[in-house]
Amino acid sequence: MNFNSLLRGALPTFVANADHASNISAENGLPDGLLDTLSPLLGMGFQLNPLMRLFMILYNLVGSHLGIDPTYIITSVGFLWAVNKVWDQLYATFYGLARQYFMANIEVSNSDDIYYHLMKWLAAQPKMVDSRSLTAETASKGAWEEEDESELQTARVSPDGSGIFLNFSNQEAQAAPRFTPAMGVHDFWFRGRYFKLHRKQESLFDPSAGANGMPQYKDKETLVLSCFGRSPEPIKQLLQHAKGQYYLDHQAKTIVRRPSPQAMRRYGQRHSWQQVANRPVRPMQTVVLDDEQKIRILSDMNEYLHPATPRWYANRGIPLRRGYLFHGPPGTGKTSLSFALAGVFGLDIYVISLLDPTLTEEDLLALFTSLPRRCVVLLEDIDTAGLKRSDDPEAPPTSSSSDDDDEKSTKEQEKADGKDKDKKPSKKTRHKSKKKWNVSDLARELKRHGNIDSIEKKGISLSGLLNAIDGVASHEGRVLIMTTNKPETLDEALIRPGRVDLQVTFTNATQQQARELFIRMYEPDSSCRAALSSPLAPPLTPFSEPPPTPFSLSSDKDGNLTDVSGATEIGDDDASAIVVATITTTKKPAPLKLTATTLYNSNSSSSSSIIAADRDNEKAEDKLRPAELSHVATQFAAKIPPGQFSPAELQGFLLKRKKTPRRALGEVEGWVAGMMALKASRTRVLAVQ
Ligand SMILES: Nc1ncnc2c1ncn2[C@@H]1O[C@H](COP(=O)(O)OP(=O)(O)OP(=O)(O)O)[C@@H](O)[C@H]1O
Repeated sequence: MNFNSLLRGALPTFVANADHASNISAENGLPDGLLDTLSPLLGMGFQLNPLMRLFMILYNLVGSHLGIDPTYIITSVGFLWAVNKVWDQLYATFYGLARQYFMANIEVSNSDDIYYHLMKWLAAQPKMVDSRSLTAETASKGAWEEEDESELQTARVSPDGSGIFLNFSNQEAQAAPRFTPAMGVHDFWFRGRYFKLHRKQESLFDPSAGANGMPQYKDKETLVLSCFGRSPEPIKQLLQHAKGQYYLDHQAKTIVRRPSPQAMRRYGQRHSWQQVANRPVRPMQTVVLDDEQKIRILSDMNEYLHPATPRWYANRGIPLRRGYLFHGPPGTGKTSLSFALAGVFGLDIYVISLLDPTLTEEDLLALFTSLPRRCVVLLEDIDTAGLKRSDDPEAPPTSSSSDDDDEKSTKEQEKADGKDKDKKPSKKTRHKSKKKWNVSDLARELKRHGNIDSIEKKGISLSGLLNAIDGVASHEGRVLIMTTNKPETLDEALIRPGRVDLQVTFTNATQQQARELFIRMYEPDSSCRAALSSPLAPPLTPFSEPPPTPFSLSSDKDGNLTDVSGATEIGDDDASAIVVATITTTKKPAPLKLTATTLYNSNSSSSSSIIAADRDNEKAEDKLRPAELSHVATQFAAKIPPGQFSPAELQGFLLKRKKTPRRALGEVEGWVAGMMALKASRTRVLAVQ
């Protein structure tokens, strides 16, 4: 193709100018062609420009040495560039049309958990790992995440070079980064199908999102997954797979959530709660508690969580809610049992502190309504929450107006009050409670409480809480666990049947429990707990109960626990309440599939960490064989006065001697005497530890 004639035909004026310029160039001894074309565009400045001169020299050289007119080369490059641009345009148009009519798309927003599941999965895909367009992220690990050998290696290099003490400085900086697909379009294959991923970010103006109420821009990220075909089914499968992989890694973990900061809570639903921990499941057998109580609560929860239960409740007009009250002295295992239960049933835990000064009654209601279908809600130390009836003359004004308005809660209170005639407030008192607070009331309240904080923090009234946990608009399906050290101080309306369906009493350690705690502390990791059930274990004085025997259990299609082998029967009227369970579960198990392993089959994962400083300890380590362990544990338990020490106190004593059981046995008498004296003197300073 002759480009010169093509150009002349297409752009006559331009060529005329070029002809004029070529005369000038000839005078300068420069070649025709490109120079002719460029000079009218550049004016005569090129004669002075050294860069242009260099260009012209190169142009000459190419022309004379290769024997081709460089104009053709430059024209070809220009042509290719234009073709590329046209191709890009066409591609974008056709791809847009194809996406619209022949491709299925699913968008995932970064405000949803599935975004993190998908990102984690994508980061592990070989095609993505090798991609040339990645985003690097600092991969910080949680306290419970396994560390690999290289990470431990860096920790072992202590600055003093002795290798005795671990040193974790700059650990995060030294950790390998995680790579995720960068912003833009990526493609990959999954199960023989071609997928496109578009990661995009946009800034949204949020008029009220900023701190101090200042408007600000918020970054919002979206992942768009596309595949060919009109059905989004392959993308759904991919997302399901990514989720599955995520939870495979998080198996045997319990997720703990707390209410999000106030600013986030305004968005409602999934923004109401934020994950604060992801801890390994607490195995049920690590909670030392009366077997009968364990069995009762396990079978009660199992029945309640069964998929057939909602229909059963609905047919009888009973609200689908279950509440438990765990009460007992501090450090006796109330929180531990709550975690163990969540682990057994694969539920997440939602912890609410009623003392949170930012929490209003509306917030509380919104938090309850945004709970997932099945979960454990934990209200810890409910007695310290300062809950007062709104008609209590001593109650301070609450941060919500819902008290007076809420018909339901008023009715509830009236009902509760009706049970105890003495408690029923007179009309006058009611009237008094509704009077406006003045400065002198406030001063009196301040004096009574010592500081203003205690007033400000009492944002939730009793009626507000009752309304949230079982008001007309309240969430159904959850398991509510309230813990307290002082059950007698709780309002009876709070613990009436329907709100609290089962009470579990925790006490200071019995000798049997002390023995169990001892064995738990010194048994080898992941070992079968033969020691506990060992027939060699001498009976404890004054207890004569046989140690529990290993058993297995499964449940029938209605969720009743069945097929129990080796269990000790302890209930006469409740057929399902006959087993002590250590139930191995995966995350989110179907309640029907519940199976239990032996009571002493620990599912705790052994730690892989090796600590250099342990070398000395290991020398002093005093390992016991199972039969010996059982014997020493019995001797230890015999030295513990029943009901005097909480399991937490015993655990604290044993932890300080965690590798020397014989030393613990030798020192326990002194510790008991010291602790008893300490308790008698009511001092908080430990003379013995
Ligand atoms: N019954 C128990 N079995 C095993 N460990 C226990 C038991 N009770 C307490 N512990 C241990 O003591 C510590 C405190 O226990 P936990 O927080 O469950 O007690 P709590 O009754 O909830 O205390 P508080 O009333 O002060 O909140 C935990 O480390 C736990 O492992």
